[in-house]
Amino acid sequence: MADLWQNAMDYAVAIARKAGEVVRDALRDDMKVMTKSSSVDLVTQTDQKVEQLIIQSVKEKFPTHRFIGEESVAAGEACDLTDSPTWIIDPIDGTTNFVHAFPFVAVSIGFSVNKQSEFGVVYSCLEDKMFTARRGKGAFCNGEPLKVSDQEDIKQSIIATEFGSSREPEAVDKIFSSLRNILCIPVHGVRGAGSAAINMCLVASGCVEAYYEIGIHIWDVAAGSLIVSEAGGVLMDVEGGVVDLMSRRIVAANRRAIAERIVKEIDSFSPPRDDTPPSKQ
Ligand SMILES: O=P(O)(O)OC(CO)CO
Ligand SMILES: [Mg+2]
Ligand SMILES: [Mg+2]
Repeated sequence: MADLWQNAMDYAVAIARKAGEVVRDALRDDMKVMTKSSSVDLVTQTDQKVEQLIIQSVKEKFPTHRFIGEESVAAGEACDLTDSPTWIIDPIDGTTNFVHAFPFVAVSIGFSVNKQSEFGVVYSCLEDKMFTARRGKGAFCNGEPLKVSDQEDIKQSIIATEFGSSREPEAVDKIFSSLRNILCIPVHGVRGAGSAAINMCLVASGCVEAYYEIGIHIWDVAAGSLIVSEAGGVLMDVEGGVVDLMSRRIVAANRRAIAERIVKEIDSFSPPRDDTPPSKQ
């Protein structure tokens, strides 16, 4: 049977590649850096330009499809996931890296229908790595199949996480408390690429056993989540339930036992949900 969404996925890959070129070119220019939710939540004109480029190109080809885009939501659009085909876009995941030319910067495009993820595309544009996953058909990097690590022992593992963009002392204390607990399991190491999407692709590639974070948004992880699960990994909420991409909390791991062990060590909290409008937070 023909794959209903393969066409859209091929289109997403082509647009992500084009967007990656724009990102790479912009690295050579002077950047105007602006801020959003805090003084360390950065955005540039390139984030906005790339998001518009992606949305405009998709609209031309798929006029009835809907969008959740990081910079459109920042500009006041609703973050609504309905049953309609929806493109979930992070034009630059790793804007802080981009601003500093730290070489992990991704274009992330997720795609959901009936609230189920159909494909995910993460283009790590400075590494020129195209990560893709189609539901039920596996995950790939530059066309090569991906598989999560087969490590069973968390003490022989590397765990990825980030410090986030909140500098509220209570949030920072919780992040450090979780980090301390995880480090002292002990694990081999803790790493962070500075991009949620790339951290998830590192789980899918088997380079790190797990990634967890509180404070990310649906556009950071929509594509990466499918890439992890199609590479054989598991997703979980930081308190152990079913992951909810609007909740801004995620654990992605190579296996359930490692995800569950991480959950035990996380000092959890609940940031305002992505689907709660700012007026109701
Ligand atoms: O650079 P961005 O898109 O703000 O994303 C951050 C997390 O919110 C890195 O993953
Ligand atoms: Mg992001
Ligand atoms: Mg972004």
